[in-house]
Amino acid sequence: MPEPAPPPRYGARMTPRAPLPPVLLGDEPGSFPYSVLAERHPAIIRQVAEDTPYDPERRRALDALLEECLHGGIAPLPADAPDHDRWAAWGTDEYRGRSWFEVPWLWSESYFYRRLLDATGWYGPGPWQGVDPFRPAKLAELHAPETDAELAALDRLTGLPAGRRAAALLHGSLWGNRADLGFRLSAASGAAAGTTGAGAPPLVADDSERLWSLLPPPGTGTGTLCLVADNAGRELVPDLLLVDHLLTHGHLGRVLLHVKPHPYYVSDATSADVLDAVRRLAGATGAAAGYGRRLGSALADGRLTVRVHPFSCAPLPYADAPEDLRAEFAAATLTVFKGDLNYRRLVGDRRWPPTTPFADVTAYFPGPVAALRTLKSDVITGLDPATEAALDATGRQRWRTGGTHALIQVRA
Ligand SMILES: O=P(O)(O)OC[C@@]1(O)O[C@H](CO)[C@@H](O)[C@@H]1O
Repeated sequence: MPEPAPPPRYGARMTPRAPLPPVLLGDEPGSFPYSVLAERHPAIIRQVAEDTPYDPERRRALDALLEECLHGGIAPLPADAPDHDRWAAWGTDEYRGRSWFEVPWLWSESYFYRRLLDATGWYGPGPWQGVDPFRPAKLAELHAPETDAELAALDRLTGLPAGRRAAALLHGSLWGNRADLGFRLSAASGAAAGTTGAGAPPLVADDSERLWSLLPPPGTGTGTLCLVADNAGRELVPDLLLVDHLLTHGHLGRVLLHVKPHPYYVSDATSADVLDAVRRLAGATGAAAGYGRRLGSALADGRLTVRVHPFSCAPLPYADAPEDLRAEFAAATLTVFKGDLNYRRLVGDRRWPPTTPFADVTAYFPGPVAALRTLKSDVITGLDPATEAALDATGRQRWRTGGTHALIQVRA
């Protein structure tokens, strides 16, 4: 595939107000971005080394990456890496030699996952080529008893009127976003614990009525949905259930499911994960099996199409998306972005005042757009002042990062 032209950097198309607020960096000890670089990434390296019996050479590469991330300067990709030039344009030329903590946080996180793939041998040649370092964790989750319980609960939805079932499936997809294995590594160490807080609603913005109003009525079967997916397993399964509902009830004729072209952010979904999820559903009992069969048919006849665009793993905001991707979003009836990272990339990874209108920060987007996200990082827009006050009154800023709150935001 030819290399795409280098995109403009850091939201050049984004002009809601001047000047734009600062981009988040990872250099402030005690901040959430700093903790991700200093604690979450080392924990991920340790987990990857534990989960797979990599050989000594791979282990040395993992140790070297850990050392570089914490104490060294950013190294470029090997000269023969297939995406060397793409990453040079995306920032390795500019940032090489700098501390991982001093460059935009979105960039350093994204590059961390790219470098982890190098360390584990994903790009080969050699025996580890194409071996997903996160697969053991993803499979464990997909086959966990909690997943069985969630699939069994589908039987209770069967008797509901279609509208109520659709609402339940939308909320399942939204809250499924808590199933993010990188986040759980931090949650296990206490960084993401916490409760909703008295007086603060779990849904900090709810444009679900507007979202439904943008989809064609049932039975018409004409719309196209772009679903920019996030995590595999217990997030992707409810995403796929919603997709099946929208196709089966004729809201949509087609769904373009954007997943990652390679393993990323621990549990982000790849095409292999889509197949695992559909097989998991088809192999279950009760209503779940029907969803699995229908999704398999939709994949086979093209109503459900999996996309793996390189920009899905770019360290850049969606304001910098290349023209081919913009054209696909422009042609869709609606594009839905799932999850925290996609939200950061959609609105820009900046210190926005929380009441900055969502419509302003997504004004650059070429079509109707929605975000379904649980809150797991500092970036937030589109709050009304009363909601912001209620959240702040909980006394801690944990609502921003603890995964206890969620939002549905839409710009038509
Ligand atoms: O995108 P997701 O899966 O909802 O969340 C990704 C995440 O866990 O990773 C990033 C920090 O490393 C944050 O954007 C967020 O906390």
